[in-house]
Amino acid sequence: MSASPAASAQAEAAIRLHGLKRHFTGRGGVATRALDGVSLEVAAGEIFGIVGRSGAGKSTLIRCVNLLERPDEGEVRVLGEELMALSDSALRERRRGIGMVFQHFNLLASRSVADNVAFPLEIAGMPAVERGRRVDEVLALVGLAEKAKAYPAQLSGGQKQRVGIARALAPRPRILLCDEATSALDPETTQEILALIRRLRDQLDLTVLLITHEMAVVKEICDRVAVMERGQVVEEGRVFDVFTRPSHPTTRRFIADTIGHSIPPGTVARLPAAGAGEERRLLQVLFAGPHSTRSVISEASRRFGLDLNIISGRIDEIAGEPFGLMALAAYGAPDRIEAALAWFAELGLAVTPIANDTLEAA
Ligand SMILES: Nc1ncnc2c1ncn2[C@@H]1O[C@H](COP(=O)(O)OP(=O)(O)OP(=O)(O)O)[C@@H](O)[C@H]1O
Repeated sequence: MSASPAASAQAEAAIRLHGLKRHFTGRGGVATRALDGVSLEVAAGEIFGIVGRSGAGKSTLIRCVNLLERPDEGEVRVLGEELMALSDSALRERRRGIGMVFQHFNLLASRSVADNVAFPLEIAGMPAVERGRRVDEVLALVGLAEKAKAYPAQLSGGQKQRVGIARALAPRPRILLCDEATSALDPETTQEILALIRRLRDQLDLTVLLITHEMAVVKEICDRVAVMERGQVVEEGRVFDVFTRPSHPTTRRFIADTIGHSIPPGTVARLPAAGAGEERRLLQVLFAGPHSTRSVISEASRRFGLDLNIISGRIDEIAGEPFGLMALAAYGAPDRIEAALAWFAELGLAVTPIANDTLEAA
């Protein structure tokens, strides 16, 4: 039985993208499918990450949410309203409910911090006194009250991004879009800005959609994630599930880069070499919850006639949920190792090769 209209309106996603397509024709008439049928739903109050390599289509996608980019096809519903159907003036009005934060901050160098934050309010025609009050309020919210009179050139990267966030929040949006908001920042400042975004989400009940090429950002802050490749979403789910049970090779690579197991080169040097007709493979096993990994490993050893040595193990955490990470050295005939890998995958265990560069970097 379908839900009543009232119930489905209540349950409607804050952002609902359906069947988005956007292509660009480059020089020489070569067409790029930047978006090739993307559908996504972001629930109200959620922090949703879109991750993908350069050129995957992330920027095009996030710009479709406020129609800075118009899709060739598809639906863009924000807060229950189809934006593609709106007139230009109605769209301008709705955009005030969608704040945006940029990688390079996009601050006006000739304006003070306060005047940068006031900018969208001026455009919206807010009277000066009310504007001043609102600017003070949002600067306090991002911890920059004392910098109101400073100019962008006098600020650190992290402070500039705080101004960018304050400006985005000044018109009291319900949705915040973050376009690689921490990519220009050092790791420590990245942590601070991500913590700020999470706090603001909680405090202001925001819905946040962010794009990033770093899975570490997703791990740190997102509730759910979509992985994009060549204009398509190839995997989507709760961050914990995607990290612990990735199904697409691209996702596995992203995860391996982020939480990759590093083994000291000396340890690798001390491992026995493979015997005749055998191969030695270093593997990372990722497991969630109370999985009895040890018994799975001894079972794999028996079934496939492999020698599986546990080199190291550790526990990590995503949004407070623990997961285990183990490094194994597998010895055996190549086809038997492959069969064991397929069996691990069937069991839902994420097993990935440990790359040589990880070992060298250790
Ligand atoms: N205005 C444009 N004109 C022509 N091609 C474009 C345009 N915008 C994007 N593209 C192409 O569309 C594809 C997706 O680009 P997009 O910027 O959305 O990817 P991305 O995942 O955000 O990558 P990056 O992180 O490098 O920005 C790329 O091949 C890009 O070259």
